[in-house]
Amino acid sequence: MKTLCKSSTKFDEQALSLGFSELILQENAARGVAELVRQKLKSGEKILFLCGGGNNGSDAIACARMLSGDYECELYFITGNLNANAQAQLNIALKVGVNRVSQPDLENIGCVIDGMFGSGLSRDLDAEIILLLDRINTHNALKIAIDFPSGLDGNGNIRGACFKADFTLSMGALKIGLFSDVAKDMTGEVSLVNLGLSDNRFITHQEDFLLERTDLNLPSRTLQNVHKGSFGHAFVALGQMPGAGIMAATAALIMGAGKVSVVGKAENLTPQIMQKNNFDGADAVAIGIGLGNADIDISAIKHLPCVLDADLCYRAEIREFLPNPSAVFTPHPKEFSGLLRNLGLADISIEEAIKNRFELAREFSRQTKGVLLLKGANPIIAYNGTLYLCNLGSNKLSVGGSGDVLAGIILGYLAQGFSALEAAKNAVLAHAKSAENYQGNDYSMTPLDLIDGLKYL
Ligand SMILES: NC(=O)C1=CN([C@@H]2O[C@H](COP(=O)(O)OP(=O)(O)OC[C@H]3O[C@@H](n4cnc5c(N)ncnc54)[C@H](OP(=O)(O)O)[C@@H]3O)[C@@H](O)[C@H]2O)[C@@H](O)CC1
Ligand SMILES: Nc1ncnc2c1ncn2[C@@H]1O[C@H](COP(=O)(O)OP(=O)(O)O)[C@@H](O)[C@H]1O
Ligand SMILES: [K+]
Repeated sequence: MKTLCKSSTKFDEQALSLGFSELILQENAARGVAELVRQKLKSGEKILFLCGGGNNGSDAIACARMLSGDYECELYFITGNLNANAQAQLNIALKVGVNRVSQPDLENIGCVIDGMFGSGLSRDLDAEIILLLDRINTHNALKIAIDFPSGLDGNGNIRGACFKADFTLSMGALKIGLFSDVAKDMTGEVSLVNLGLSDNRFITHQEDFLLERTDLNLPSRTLQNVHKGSFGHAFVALGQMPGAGIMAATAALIMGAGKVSVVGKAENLTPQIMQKNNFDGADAVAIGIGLGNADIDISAIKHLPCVLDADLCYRAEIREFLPNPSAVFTPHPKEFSGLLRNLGLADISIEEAIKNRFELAREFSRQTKGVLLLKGANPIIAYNGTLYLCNLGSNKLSVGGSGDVLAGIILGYLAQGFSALEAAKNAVLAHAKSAENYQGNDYSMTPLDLIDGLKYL
């Protein structure tokens, strides 16, 4: 896992208190950008630096000075109002031959470096900058954002428009705002630039995390003297759309649950899944998948490890599961907005829920004591106020039923005794990896392909 910070304030404060000057930090930041440019761009090419008047602009100006001589560097300022650092950097840059231009000329540009706004973005962009971004974003030059693509704020929301980067270099610490759903189409590849201090020097235990491929912990079968009962009995409650529940049940089985049963009406049930009238013997249950308005009796299962999904988010019965530290709630944003209202935690629209997802997810996990897995392009797992994000999934997963498969994977882990948090983290990673391994076209993956891929992780 990589550590994510809400902002780099703590890093900046720590570095400055140790005696670093802002100019030293900027020198390191600029060097990180310059190194990437040298890897990606032939020398001699023309680079346009878009500069704001704050420290994000200062980083860009320092970078132009470093590359000047090997590349043709032009600075374009979106403001005449420069802070002292930016002015000092500009004075040096001009002396070494960097050009300052009064209009951004995109002809023959090989690369655009975005140093307009970083962590200091405090309001929506104005019309002039939005127009500039429209022109730049459709240009085929290499695009590199310094710290944040301009227009993306620290909460991961777009303030009117946003620079569409191929690469974003996060300065000093990886910031959580770079991993929102909307950020995924704006940041390009995100990497961290070390500003002269290791992460461990300033990161505290209160931070959030970005999951990595190596965090995937598959259910392992090490002992030989075992039987099906050793791997748990998973149950899925079926509803008005039983196919959805059957897909979840199949995913749970393939993910290693020893036995899988469904409760509810199902025609053409696959022979590997058992049909039951009640939840007797369940080690873990999934409920809500394809439920609709079907009747459910949860009295016997509300204290079990469980996945609470889909339509259950809108129904009164979900309240009876609280508090249950072994519960994994798996809403998509619309269901999340409904769930917040249903549990009396917040009465907000889907848009508001999306906008404030990080803090709402954190608070939800504190209030319910369970695990939240808020689905999206970059799903968020929240437990006990800590967030775990995953940016490894892809748009192949945007197909009806992929959430049902995810619920089934979580169920498979829960049945085998994994904690709710471990089940959610591993399930998100297994889901993403199965999609990543899929060999067909982006548009053709079905939930059944996704389930099949679980066999080969
Ligand atoms: N601190 C350090 O030690 C280090 C900092 N580093 C770098 O500095 C960056 C942070 O620098 P920063 O704090 O100066 O803010 P920054 O992002 O340049 O923007 C502020 C300017 O933007 C303006 N402005 C804001 N919103 C606007 C809008 N919508 N439309 C128009 N204008 C708007 C705002 O104007 P004002 O609100 O004052 O009118 C102000 O002039 C950080 O991301 C990283 O790159 C590291 O690399 C090295 C260590
Ligand atoms: N563009 C995307 N990038 C990454 N993951 C995605 C994307 N679109 C959907 N997903 C994932 O696919 C699943 C969709 O779940 P959901 O919306 O509940 O679908 P359904 O109810 O049809 O099964 C979630 O796990 C979500 O995170
Ligand atoms: K920027």
